[in-house]
Amino acid sequence: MNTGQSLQSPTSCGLIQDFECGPPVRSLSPTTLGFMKLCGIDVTGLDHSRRSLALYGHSVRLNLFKPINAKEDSGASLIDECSRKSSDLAAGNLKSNFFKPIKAKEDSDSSLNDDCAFTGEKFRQISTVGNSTNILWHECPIQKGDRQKLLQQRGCVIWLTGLSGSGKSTLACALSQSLHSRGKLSYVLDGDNIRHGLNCDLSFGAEDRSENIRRIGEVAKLFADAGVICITSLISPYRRDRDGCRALLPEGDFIEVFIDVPLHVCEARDPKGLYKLARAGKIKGFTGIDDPYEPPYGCEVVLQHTGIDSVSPNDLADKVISYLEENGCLRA
Ligand SMILES: Nc1ncnc2c1ncn2[C@@H]1O[C@H](COP(=O)(O)OS(=O)(=O)O)[C@@H](OP(=O)(O)O)[C@H]1O
Ligand SMILES: Nc1ncnc2c1ncn2[C@@H]1O[C@H](COP(=O)(O)OP(=O)(O)O)[C@@H](O)[C@H]1O
Repeated sequence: MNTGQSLQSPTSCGLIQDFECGPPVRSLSPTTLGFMKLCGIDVTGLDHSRRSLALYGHSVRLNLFKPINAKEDSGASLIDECSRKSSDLAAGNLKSNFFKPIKAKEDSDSSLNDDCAFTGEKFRQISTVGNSTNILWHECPIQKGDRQKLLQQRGCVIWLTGLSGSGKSTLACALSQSLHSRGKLSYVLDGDNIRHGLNCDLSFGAEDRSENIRRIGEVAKLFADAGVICITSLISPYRRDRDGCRALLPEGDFIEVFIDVPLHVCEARDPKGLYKLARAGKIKGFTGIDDPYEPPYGCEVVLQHTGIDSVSPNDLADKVISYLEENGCLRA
C-alpha cells in the first residue's frame, strides 16, 4: 500500500523529498512500516541496519545511516523500527533516544559517502560531536561549489606561520590586497586581532595556543566553505596544531606558508618591543625565547629570508599568488 504521500522536512530539504511512505504517521505499525518506500526502494528487503526511521518532533524524517560503526553512547540507542510499537512511533516518544550516535560528521562532503546506506544518495545523520549529542547536520541546497562558481575562485585557507616579527601580518595584508586587485575575495584572520574578540579568553600557555589555533582553523574552514580565500596569520608554533587544521580541509585546500625568518632577524625588528621584554624575563613563554617554534615539514610554500631584507612584502605575496595560480585556486 502506497499513498504516494511525500514527506518533507519543515525546512524543505531536498534530501528527503523523494521519500514516500504509505499511511500517515499516526497509523504506522511494524507491519505497515514495511511499506515504506525510499526513492522507489522497498525497505522490507533490507537488513535492519539500513532501515532507520527517525521521528523528529512529531514529523517523520528519513535517516539512513550505518549504525554498525556507531560509537556507543549511554544517552542514545539504536531503535530498530520493526521492534518498536506503532504507538511509540506515532506519539513521537522515541525522538530523544532513537539513534545510536555515529561517528562525528566532519564536513558537508564527507558524510555523504561511506556511511550512506544507499550509494549515490544523500542522507542525513544523527551524530555525537564533543559534548553535543543527537545533533543533525543540516544541508543547504546552495553548496561550496555554487559559491565558488559565483566568485570564480576556489575557497581555501592560506595558513601563514612563523615567529613573531617574521612578517606574517604584513604579508597577509599584501596578499589580500593583491587578491583584491585581481577581483578575488579574501579575508584575513590575524592572531592578534582574533585574540581581541573570539579568543580573548585564551592565554599563551601551550593548551590555550592549541585552542586558539583550533578555533581559527574551524573559522577558516567556514570561510573556505563560503568560497573565500582565507588568509590566517598566526605564529601557530606547534606542528600538531597546524596539521590538525590541515586535516579539517579537503586535500589541496590548506596551503601552509612558512615565513622562514631567523630569530635574530625577528628580534632585531622587534616592532612591539616584546622580544626585549621576553629577554628581560618580563614576558614568560615567548615563542622562540622560552617557548618552542616547530617549523613545518614539507609545507606548500617556504619564504626563506635571504640574509638581508631584500624581498619586499609585495614580492613575497607574488610568490604565494604564483602558487595559487599554478594550483588552480584563482579559478572556479
Ligand atoms: N608569549 C608570547 N609568545 C608569542 N607571542 C606573544 C606572546 N605574548 C604576546 N604575544 C603577541 O601575540 C601574538 C601572537 O598571537 P598568536 O595568536 O599568533 O599566537 S599563537 O599562534 O597562539 O602562538 C604575537 O603577534 P605577532 O608578532 O603578530 O606574531 C605577539 O605580538
Ligand atoms: N619582507 C619584509 N622585509 C622587511 N621587513 C618586513 C618585511 N615584512 C614585515 N617587515 C617588518 O617586520 C616587522 C614585523 O612584521 P609583522 O608583519 O608585524 O610580523 P608578524 O605579524 O609576524 O609579527 C614590521 O616592522 C614590518 O614592517
